[in-house]
Amino acid sequence: MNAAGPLPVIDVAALTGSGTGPGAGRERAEVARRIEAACLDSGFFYISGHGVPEALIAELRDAAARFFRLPEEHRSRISMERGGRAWRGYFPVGGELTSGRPDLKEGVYFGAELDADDPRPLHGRNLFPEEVPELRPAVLTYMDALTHVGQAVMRGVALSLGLDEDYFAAGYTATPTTLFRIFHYPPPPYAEPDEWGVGEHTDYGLLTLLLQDDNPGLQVHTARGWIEAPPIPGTLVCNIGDMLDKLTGGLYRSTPHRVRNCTGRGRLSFPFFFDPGWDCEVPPLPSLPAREGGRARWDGLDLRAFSGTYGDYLTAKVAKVFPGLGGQVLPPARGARENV
Ligand SMILES: O=C(O)CCC(=O)C(=O)O
Ligand SMILES: [Fe+2]
Repeated sequence: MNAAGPLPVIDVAALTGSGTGPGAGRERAEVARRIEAACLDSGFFYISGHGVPEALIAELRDAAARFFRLPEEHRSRISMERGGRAWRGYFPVGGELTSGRPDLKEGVYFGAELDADDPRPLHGRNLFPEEVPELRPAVLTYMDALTHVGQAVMRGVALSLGLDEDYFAAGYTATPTTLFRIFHYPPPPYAEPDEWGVGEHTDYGLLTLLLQDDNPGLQVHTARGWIEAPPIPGTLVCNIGDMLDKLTGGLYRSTPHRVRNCTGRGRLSFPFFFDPGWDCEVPPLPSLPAREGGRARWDGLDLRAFSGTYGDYLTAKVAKVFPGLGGQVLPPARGARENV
């Protein structure tokens, strides 16, 4: 496996800035061209120029580190069982089964801060730890900032597909589904060679924007084999999810990835998921030519066979990786779930 990782670093400042000066259109087109190349290749790239303040990132990292230093008994005060069908809160090491077996990670799940009685599964109130009061503002401000970054990168994706730059913001991401997680991967030893911090998987939505600490561990399955995606200061890792794969008829692939922390230290990571609106159906874009066949997916799933809303897709996925939560989050059967 490579040590440094050949994934490209794309400066997206032309997409995040107000960008009305002379040459702005040309700069955006150039960034879009680089996004297109990365999406056609591995579906993974780093972004710089994202505009998220360093001070906010430092606050988030410090607050998260403090939370994971709390005794387990205190972390469990915001345990996911208390979040119910909103799917929020803390889960311990082994609590999530990303690819069918327990991951060697613990974490906290957050989403948009909504009313506690929101009727939709995976929507509602976040659980924040009383012991680390600074976590709440850091998480909510960071999620806001990352929502802007997500919209900016999707402007580039739209341009790369020959669409109007606001194509997604005017539809699929007018009210995006946004989820945020903080993971702690304890140091090894791993008991068995096929144990993973996060097992091989693809992400569910449009884009994932991942902040890492200084510790490597993320691995990406490219056409050239598994490669590492080590942390690069000042950047976020961006990868495309199943819904962008589905929208583009498989032109932009959601690429499998996994995590193993071999550093001897705890690793913190902060994935933010920028996804279609809950009620959006996600058929292939009409402007793209229909594609036949294609590569077999890591999980044997044919994304084209899924019809239903993004909410249906996400709910079924969550019920799989958190079997204990399934009964709470799943609405009455709607027939779309078998294809997930
Ligand atoms: O922790 C990481 O580096 C990646 C996490 C991940 O792949 C995910 O949450 O979907
Ligand atoms: Fe992932």
